[in-house]
Amino acid sequence: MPANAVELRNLRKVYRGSGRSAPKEALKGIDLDIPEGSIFGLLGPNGAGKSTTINIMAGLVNKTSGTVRIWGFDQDVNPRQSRASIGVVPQELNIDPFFTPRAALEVQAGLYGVPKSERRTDEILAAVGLSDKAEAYARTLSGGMRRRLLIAKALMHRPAVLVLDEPTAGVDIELRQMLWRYVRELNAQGTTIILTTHYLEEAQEMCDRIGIINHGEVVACDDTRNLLARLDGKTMVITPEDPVATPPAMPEGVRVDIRADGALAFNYRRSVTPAEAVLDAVRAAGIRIRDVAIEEADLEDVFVSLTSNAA
Ligand SMILES: Nc1ncnc2c1ncn2[C@@H]1O[C@H](COP(=O)(O)OP(=O)(O)OP(=O)(O)O)[C@@H](O)[C@H]1O
Repeated sequence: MPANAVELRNLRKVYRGSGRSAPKEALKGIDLDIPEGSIFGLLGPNGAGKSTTINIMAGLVNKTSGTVRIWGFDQDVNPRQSRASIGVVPQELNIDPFFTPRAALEVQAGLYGVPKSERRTDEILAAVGLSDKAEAYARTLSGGMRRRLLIAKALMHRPAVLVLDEPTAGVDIELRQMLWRYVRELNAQGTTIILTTHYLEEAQEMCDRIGIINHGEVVACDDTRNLLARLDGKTMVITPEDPVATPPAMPEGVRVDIRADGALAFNYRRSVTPAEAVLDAVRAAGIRIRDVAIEEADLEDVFVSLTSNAA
């Protein structure tokens, strides 16, 4: 088993311009290692190059240069094995309206050359909760059911790596939870999961490692925990015994806001200002403290700080 399920080296993609539009350099030399067995989040603002990266990995878009290795198979040397090692659940809910879910899965298995005796159609239908819809026409399926059918399709050839592109966009909470339960189960059984999501909270909760791309470049790639620890900013929230009308004087670099509920929020850099200094200043202002809480930085903060610089 390879240590990395996916390895990208100096991956570049230039979309050729058409008509009057100029060529677009969508990927500017991406290096990425996605460890085997991980749930890896690929994040980035709109147009950063996530879909391009995923589509190149899946063999759906041709790279301009660089190396792509899926499950140890170099895409240029072993294209068939490389493709067979990855399954992609696309963003769009495109399914053939005239196929039943069972037929759609059988067609998919056929495309990947999975012999009839090795197909797990019923098992996969059950896993995504579509057993009772196996013979229904796809056009009668709800959006959530279509999403599940797309996941089922991507699983038919038992890929070692499963990519979910924005899998929960527009999906209700119940289905989202069901999807994540299933994704975790697949992961526990050994499937490496790559997901893109706009919901940073979701990435924070689901992914053990996260790569952030911006303007076609990797700007961070680390364990989720380390990524969060990188941010220096902290917010201390103090609930005073009595209402406070004007913010107390603070050491330099500490920002104070009075929140709508009367709590005082102190924003400071922990590398510069010790929490004790904030507390001392509050006491010195004669404010009696009823409660203190610390708000840690979340992925949203990391994301903003890494992707907010202009092009
Ligand atoms: N077929 C194409 N032809 C020309 N340019 C393209 C093509 N596909 C994507 N691009 C451009 O390449 C860049 C990266 O696009 P990509 O779709 O990979 O970004 P993304 O991170 O997936 O964005 P989103 O979150 O909006 O899906 C964008 O500037 C986009 O306009």
